[in-house]
Amino acid sequence: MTVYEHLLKARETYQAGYMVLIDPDARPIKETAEFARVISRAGADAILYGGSLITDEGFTDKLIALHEASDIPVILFPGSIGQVTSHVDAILYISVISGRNPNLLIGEHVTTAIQIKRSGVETIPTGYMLVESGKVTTAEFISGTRPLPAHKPELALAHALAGEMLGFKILYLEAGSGAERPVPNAMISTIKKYVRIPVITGGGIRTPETAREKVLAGADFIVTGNVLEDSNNTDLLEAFVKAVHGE
Ligand SMILES: CC(C)=CCC/C(C)=C/CC/C(C)=C/CC/C(C)=C/COP(=O)(O)OP(=O)(O)O
Ligand SMILES: O=P(O)(O)OC[C@@H](O)CO
Ligand SMILES: [Mg+2]
Repeated sequence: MTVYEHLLKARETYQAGYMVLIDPDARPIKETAEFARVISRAGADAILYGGSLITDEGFTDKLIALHEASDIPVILFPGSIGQVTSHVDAILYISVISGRNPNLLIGEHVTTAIQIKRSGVETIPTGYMLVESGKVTTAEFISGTRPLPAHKPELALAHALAGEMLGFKILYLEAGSGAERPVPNAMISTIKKYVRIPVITGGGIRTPETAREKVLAGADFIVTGNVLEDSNNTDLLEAFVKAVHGE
């Protein structure tokens, strides 16, 4: 089964799937591996690994260790092409379709396409849409793009439809890591009314209740990052799994 099929299966089995983003800079190697073990045992559906800005030299060593420790797929969520690696089960092959930066729409992909093809790693074509969420986020600043206005669901819908028509297999509605406000429910529900490909949303989701709201608005996958970064809070992880899966 491909990782994409695994995600679709999670989506069929539950109301929505739950993924946890591991920041490559957040913990030392042993703790990173232990965190991956805790995440997979809590019942999450996949682990995302990556960041907008990496400052730690242990990027690959940590990835190898956490991959070994995890029973669920590990998916690269690259903040830059320097993070492209074959030590993952799949790569979110992101094109930043909310922006007009040609490098993040197609340029970086051309640069890495042959390397990725040779490695044989699965790619999941992902239409990545940054949404305005209060303060400027790292992803917004680093990508050098303007996010979609949060109060314009129809503008977001036009981007989502264009992404679907271009053949992306999944959309990522991103408020940005640590966002003040997550992607609005109205934007998610408007997109889900017309778009058939699955929708991931993340950024600024700090409670299981908020995650649940996004699922009820129609999100197919929920991502959390920062809220679990400070401790291996198994209770909170399990509460997120429950709220997202709808059990
Ligand atoms: C698929 C390939 C090869 C390239 C695609 C083109 C690229 C690199 C797009 C990157 C777009 C981008 C900025 C994505 C964000 C990635 C990410 C993992 C963000 C996670 O959060 P951080 O912004 O690191 O949050 P913190 O500041 O909380 O650490
Ligand atoms: O760290 P948080 O705010 O949970 O965001 C996670 C993810 O959507 C960032 O790409
Ligand atoms: Mg980071």
